[in-house]
Amino acid sequence: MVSVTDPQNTAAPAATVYHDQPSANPIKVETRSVSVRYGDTQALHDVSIRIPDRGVTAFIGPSGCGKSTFLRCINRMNDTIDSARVSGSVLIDGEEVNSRAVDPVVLRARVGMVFQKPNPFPKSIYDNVAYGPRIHGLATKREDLDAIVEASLRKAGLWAEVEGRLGMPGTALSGGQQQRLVIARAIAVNPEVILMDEPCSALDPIATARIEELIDELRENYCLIIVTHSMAQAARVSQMTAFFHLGHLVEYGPTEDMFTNPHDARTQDYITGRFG
Ligand SMILES: Nc1ncnc2c1ncn2[C@@H]1O[C@H](COP(=O)(O)OP(=O)(O)OP(=O)(O)O)[C@@H](O)[C@H]1O
Repeated sequence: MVSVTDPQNTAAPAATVYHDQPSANPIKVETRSVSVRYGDTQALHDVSIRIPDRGVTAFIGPSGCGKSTFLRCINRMNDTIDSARVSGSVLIDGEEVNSRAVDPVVLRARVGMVFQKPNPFPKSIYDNVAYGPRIHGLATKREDLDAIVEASLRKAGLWAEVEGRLGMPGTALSGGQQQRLVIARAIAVNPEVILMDEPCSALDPIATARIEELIDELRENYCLIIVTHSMAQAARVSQMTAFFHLGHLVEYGPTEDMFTNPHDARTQDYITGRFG
């Protein structure tokens, strides 16, 4: 038991509560005291977490609590924001991603990202998926590239819907199909971690259900981290949940435990809808 929070004290940013039931899977992503500033504003304070491989970890918390900022630390997307300053350590398989030796382009292939709004390139379905393997030199022959495109679309659950019309623009697909195309594009470069920032927020309930099924299938082979505003979605798709509040990681543990037995009053208030 490592609860170090006074549950009565909802104001002071206390140390994170880590539930004492770790996942059976090995740790894939670990952060140590990660803080982020945008200019003079501190958006994240000393976030330390250990995220297991082959499973889904959900980041939840009220708007502006730093979930997306933290997600972007994992593949160095904050490097693209001029005012952002990141400190602390982010390790993938024990390797520091903030090291100068790490090429962010290679890192972002290892750690793919799916955004709120589907963002296919203005290219054909085929070229959307083939783009990454081409720039990373993963296929030398056309048939190898064809095989990667097909396998990626199959893994993303889109193949049956697009087979025979791969030359069609990706942007002509429905929103849910576009989101699966973007997931296929991420899968095509053999990622180890897939970050999803509210991947269903622009989708209707049917397309959302399809993406949630896909997330459930992908967890067998990848470390998935999903930011969501929907607690129902976090409960449905994730095995681990991290609750953030005002830039602090408040509580982290197995999803079922977090939802049935939160240790911190702020987590309790959020999951029971008292704020957020
Ligand atoms: N590019 C940026 N420049 C300046 N401040 C930023 C930037 N991005 C985020 N912030 C600030 O950092 C804080 C955390 O924002 P972030 O988007 O990470 O929160 P979030 O929990 O993902 O929010 P939401 O659920 O609304 O998407 C907020 O105060 C936000 O205004």
